[in-house]
Amino acid sequence: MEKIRIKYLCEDIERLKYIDGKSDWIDLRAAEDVEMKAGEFRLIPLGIAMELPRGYEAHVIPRSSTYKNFGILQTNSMGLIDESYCGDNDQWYMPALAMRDTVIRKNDRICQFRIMKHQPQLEFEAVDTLGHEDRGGLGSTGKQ
Ligand SMILES: O=c1ccn([C@H]2C[C@H](O)[C@@H](COP(=O)(O)OP(=O)(O)OP(=O)(O)O)O2)c(=O)[nH]1
Repeated sequence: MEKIRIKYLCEDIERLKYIDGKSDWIDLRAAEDVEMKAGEFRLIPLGIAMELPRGYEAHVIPRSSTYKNFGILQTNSMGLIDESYCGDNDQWYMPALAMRDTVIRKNDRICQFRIMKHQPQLEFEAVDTLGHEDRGGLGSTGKQ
């Protein structure tokens, strides 16, 4: 079991819950009421700051139902929360683009996260040839 120290920046949003057995992604909630017009962009506050376990980062994605329920797209596709993003005011946000006029209420579950181990340190070595056959580009295996 890993322990995560969390600071709630909004008193009246529900506390994070790890629900064993269903999915290990943890839902995140809007920390305020947000009204958006079609085409509008907002950073929606999630009301939390965290100290991630050492050697981990967090990935934030929309819930599968987010678009159906709220008509918003997460503009960075997947949010990356760095381990160094751990100050008391390092609030997590969901960058969102409204595709229709919409209202998101405080406490609505709009996205979800999990933690992931950092990848190993990388070093890049330039070569003249990689020494492998070309696989072929995007879609080269056809449609069916
Ligand atoms: O969806 C997101 C993505 C990022 N962050 C926070 C945590 C992350 O650690 C910080 C910076 O993110 P990132 O490095 O991906 O953004 P950047 O555009 O490269 O900004 P920076 O110059 O701060 O690195 O912003 C969020 O709250 N939500």
